[in-house]
Amino acid sequence: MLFYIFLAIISYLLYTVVNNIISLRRNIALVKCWGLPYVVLPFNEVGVARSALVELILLPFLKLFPFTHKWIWPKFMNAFNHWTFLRTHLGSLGDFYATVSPSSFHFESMNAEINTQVANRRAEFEKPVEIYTIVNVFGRNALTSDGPDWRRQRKIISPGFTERNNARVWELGLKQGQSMLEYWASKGGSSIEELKVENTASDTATLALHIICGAGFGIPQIWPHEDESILGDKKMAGLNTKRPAEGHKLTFKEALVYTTGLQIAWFSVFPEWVLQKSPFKIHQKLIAARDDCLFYLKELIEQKRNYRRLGFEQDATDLIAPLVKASDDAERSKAEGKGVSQDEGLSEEEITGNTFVIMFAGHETTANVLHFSFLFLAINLASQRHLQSDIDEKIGDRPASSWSYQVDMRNLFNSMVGGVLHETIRLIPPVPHIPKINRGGPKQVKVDGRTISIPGNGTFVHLENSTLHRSRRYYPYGPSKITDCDDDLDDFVPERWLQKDPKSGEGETTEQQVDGMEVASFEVHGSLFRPVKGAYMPFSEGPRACPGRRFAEVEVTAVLSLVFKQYSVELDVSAWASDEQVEEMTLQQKRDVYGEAQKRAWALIRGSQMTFTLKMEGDPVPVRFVKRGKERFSDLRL
Ligand code: HEM
Repeated sequence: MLFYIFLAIISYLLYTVVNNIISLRRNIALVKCWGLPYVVLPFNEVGVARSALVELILLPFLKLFPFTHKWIWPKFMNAFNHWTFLRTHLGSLGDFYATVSPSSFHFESMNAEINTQVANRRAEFEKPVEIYTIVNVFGRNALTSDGPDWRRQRKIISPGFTERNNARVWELGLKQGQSMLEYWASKGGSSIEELKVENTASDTATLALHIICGAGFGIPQIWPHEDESILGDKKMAGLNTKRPAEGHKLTFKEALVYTTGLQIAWFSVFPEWVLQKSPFKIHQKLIAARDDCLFYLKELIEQKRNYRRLGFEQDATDLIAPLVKASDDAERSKAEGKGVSQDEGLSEEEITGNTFVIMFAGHETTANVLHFSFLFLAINLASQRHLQSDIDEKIGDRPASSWSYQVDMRNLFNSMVGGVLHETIRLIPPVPHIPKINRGGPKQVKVDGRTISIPGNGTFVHLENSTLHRSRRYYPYGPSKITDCDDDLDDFVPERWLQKDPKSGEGETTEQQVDGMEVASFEVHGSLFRPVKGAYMPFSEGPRACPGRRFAEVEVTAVLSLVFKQYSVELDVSAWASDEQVEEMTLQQKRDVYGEAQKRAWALIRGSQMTFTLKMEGDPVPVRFVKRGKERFSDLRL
């Protein structure tokens, strides 16, 4: 009997191996005939369970054996291999290629021409919504939908992203930036002259959350050192107070932070009823946070609805007013028997879902950009000085209360401030790859004057930003000043954005819509370098481009300008030398110690990982913000 079982198993294994070899050979022949460079993988890694198996077991296991380090295919099994290996694939394969396994293809592009075609042919290259279901915790939304469902939702959320709202973001960015500085000054060991900040990431996250709450939802938020009385008649129990609303464990902010954290992933591991019954604290806390968050979101939406009914139009400048209006209008049409087209209205669940997704998509991304900008500027002191001199030139001695959105935002954005913003996003795009899927047959795209086919039948198409943004083909570069590389595309060089190349880019932006969105005043007659279409994709492009792009750009410009008008940032070197020792140091000793801190900071930045966005996990990089003129390392000329 045992013999027959053994025989059956061997026959099955043999059959599988032979079958896989035949399928693999067929797929390789296809990919050759489509004209694609390719890499062969032994199996396909799509799917949560398979990816986990590959990432957590197979790849670490292979690493134990040095002879596997030369193998090519394991490098391509890592889901974020473009961030892990940066430009390696550009050198070996060119700027597009396919991976082939016995059962599937993947297509990867770092080519601007292909990116533009893929991003703009929405019906052919769909969004693989199945990998986003985790973001449906509060209801379906624009980010996780496709087809007519997505179009209806996008049409409703887009009108909120206006120049009026951008102006509000500007105002709040300046205010919140100042509050963050005051918060740092209020902490033990700091003074208004010198702010010691252990982990800027957590505070830029708070700042971004406050701005999206204020400008997006009309709920002002306060920092721990601020008193609730400054909220005046905008104080709302639990929504912006330090204590939760009656009957709830968490405040809105606490519940949001928890539900936008990694633990939300539990919802994709177990069905909700299992989590509800789970004896584990982490699951109970997650469910409680989700319930509290849902309660606050509903309360907020109800409040918007009441305001509208009372005719308070000023609230129409935020991002959820249009959602409530659309659903109210659709309800009214229905009640009046007029019938509602499929292009109108949102269900209650979609209103909470979209409200949450605006918060989710709009807060961590921008927080990361600010966090990395601070670190890069602390590493590159020469660029920081250049940034400050540009801010001084544009602003003069005027206090922040007089900085205007219409004039100052445009001037600052088109200076080193915009350079720092773009360079940070180029190096660490919060969304390092944009996934699409080709569910139909092979699709033809043009590249460099020829036509190639992108495989179909459920092929994932990834637009790989972290490699694309380092391509010599699309970005101006010079020799690296910090490594022996003959280009500086892995370095932080914000000045590259100041050299406008008349041959490249789409030329000057006109007042017409871009990607279906209103053009912001600061983009018109912009003077920064504009990469060719499809070469700079942090916000994606085409109909599904990020609607919050200008929101984020205004926020980062306001906060960077406000902070660097008053302060300089330096790496904290106290791990290597005390303040007293630094004071006694020669120039060379200072340079050495700062060099150590720079090396550590680069290593930690390079260790950033993809959770929902690309960000630093683990040890932070401590920094000090010092009043301008009080820098300890300004004489280093770094
Ligand atoms: C630096 C900051 C940001 C970056 C890099 C960024 C990037 C992106 C990208 C790449 C997408 C497309 C994702 C895909 O199709 O797979 C996206 C979509 C989206 N973003 Fe942003 N985003 C940022 C800030 C914001 C802000 C501030 C908001 C809101 C206030 C926002 C709201 C959204 C929404 C609602 C979508 C879904 C749009 C749709 O699917 O139609 N984002 N974002």
